[in-house]
Amino acid sequence: MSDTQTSATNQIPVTVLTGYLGSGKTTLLNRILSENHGQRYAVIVNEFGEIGIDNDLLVESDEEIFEMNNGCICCTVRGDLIRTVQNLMKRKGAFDAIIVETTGVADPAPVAQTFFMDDDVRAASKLDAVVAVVDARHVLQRLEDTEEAEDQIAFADVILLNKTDLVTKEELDTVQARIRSINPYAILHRTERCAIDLKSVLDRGAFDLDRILSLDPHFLQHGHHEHECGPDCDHDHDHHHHHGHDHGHGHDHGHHHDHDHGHECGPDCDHDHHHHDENPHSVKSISLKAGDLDPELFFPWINQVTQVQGPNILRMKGIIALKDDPQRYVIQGVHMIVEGDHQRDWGADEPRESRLVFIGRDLNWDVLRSSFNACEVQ
Ligand SMILES: Nc1nc2c(ncn2[C@@H]2O[C@H](COP(=O)(O)OP(=O)(O)OP(=O)(O)O)[C@@H](O)[C@H]2O)c(=O)[nH]1
Repeated sequence: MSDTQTSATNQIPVTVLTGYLGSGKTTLLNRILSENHGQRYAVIVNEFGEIGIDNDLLVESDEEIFEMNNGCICCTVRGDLIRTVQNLMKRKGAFDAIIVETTGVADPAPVAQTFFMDDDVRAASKLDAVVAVVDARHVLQRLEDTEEAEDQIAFADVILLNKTDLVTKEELDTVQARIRSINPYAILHRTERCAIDLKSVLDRGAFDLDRILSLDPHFLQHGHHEHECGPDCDHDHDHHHHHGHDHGHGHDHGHHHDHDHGHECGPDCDHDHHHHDENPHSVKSISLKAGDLDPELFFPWINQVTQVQGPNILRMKGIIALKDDPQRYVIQGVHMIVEGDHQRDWGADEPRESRLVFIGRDLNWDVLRSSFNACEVQ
C-alpha cells in the first residue's frame, strides 16, 4: 500500500484545500494563481450551487482550472475526481502540482482517499498536504452546528487561521486553543486574507498517513473495492461496507448538509435522504437569476436580507448586472459580513445576467426569490 508513496520523485504533489463555506479558500487559491512562483498548477474546483459562480470568482491566470460541477465533491469524488486526475496524468509534464479545492461543506477524507484508492492515481501523485482554511470569526459557531467543520480541522496538516482582522486578540487565542484541542499536530498560521508565504502551504510533504490512520483506521480501506459511480450518483456506498464499525467521521452524508447543492441523486443513490427530510433545519441552497438589477433596489434589499437573515445565511455569492454599469459586480458574504466590488467588464458575447446563490438554514426561499426578482429593472 505504501510502496508507491515512497518512490516520490516524479509523483505530482497534490494539495487538498478544505475549509468551511466562506472561510477563504478562494482567496488563498487566487494568491496561488496570481503569485509568480514558477510552478504550473492544475486546479480542480468543485462548483457551488446550481449555477457556477466559483470559477468566475477566480482570477484569470495561465493555470488550468478543471471544474467538477455535479455536486458535492465528497460524493462525486470517487468517479469524477479520479477521472479528472487520470486525465491530468495523461498530460504528464504539463503540471508541477495539483490543487483540489473542495466545497465548504465537504468532508476532506474521501477527497484525500482518492489519492490512495486508484492505482494509477496513486502511482503518479502523492498527497502533499490537506490545508484547511478556518474563519476565525465564525468557526466556533460552525463547530457547534456542524460536524464538517471539526472533520476539516481534525484532518488538516496545515491550518490557516484566517480573518484575524475580524476578531480581537483574545478571541483569536480562544479560537486557536479550540482548534488545538481538535488537532494539536497541524502546522498553524494566523492569516488575514490568507496572506502567507506560499512555501508554507504548498509542497510541504506534510500529509501524515499514520496520524490519519489513527483518526480513521479504515482510511485506506475505503478504496479497496472497484467501483463505478453513475454520473449522478452521490452515494455513500461505503456506508454498506462499514456498518459494523464506527467509522469515526463524517461519511454519513446525512448530517447537516444536504445535497440540494445542485445535484440530483441517481436511482442507485443510497445517501441518507430521509435524514435531511426529517431535519427542517438542514442546509439548503437556492440559486436566483435575473437580468439587470436596479442598484437603488438591489443594495437596500441585500443589506436588509443579510442583516435580518444573516444568522441563517452560511454563504452568499453573486455576480450582478447593475443597470447602466458596464462592469460585473461581484457580491459575497458570510452571515452578516458582506463584500462587493466591481470585477471586470461584461464580455461582448457574455449575456448580462445577475446570478445570486444563497446557502443557509431556515431561509424563506420563496420570499427571497420574489424579493430578488423585484429588484430587476422593469
Ligand atoms: N475581513 C476578512 N475577509 C476575508 C478574509 N479572507 C477572506 N475574506 C472574505 O471572506 C469571503 C469568503 O472568502 P472566500 O475566499 O471566497 O471563501 P471560500 O472558502 O472560497 O468560500 P466557499 O468557496 O464559498 O466555501 C470573501 O468575501 C472574502 O473576501 C480575511 O482574512 N478577512
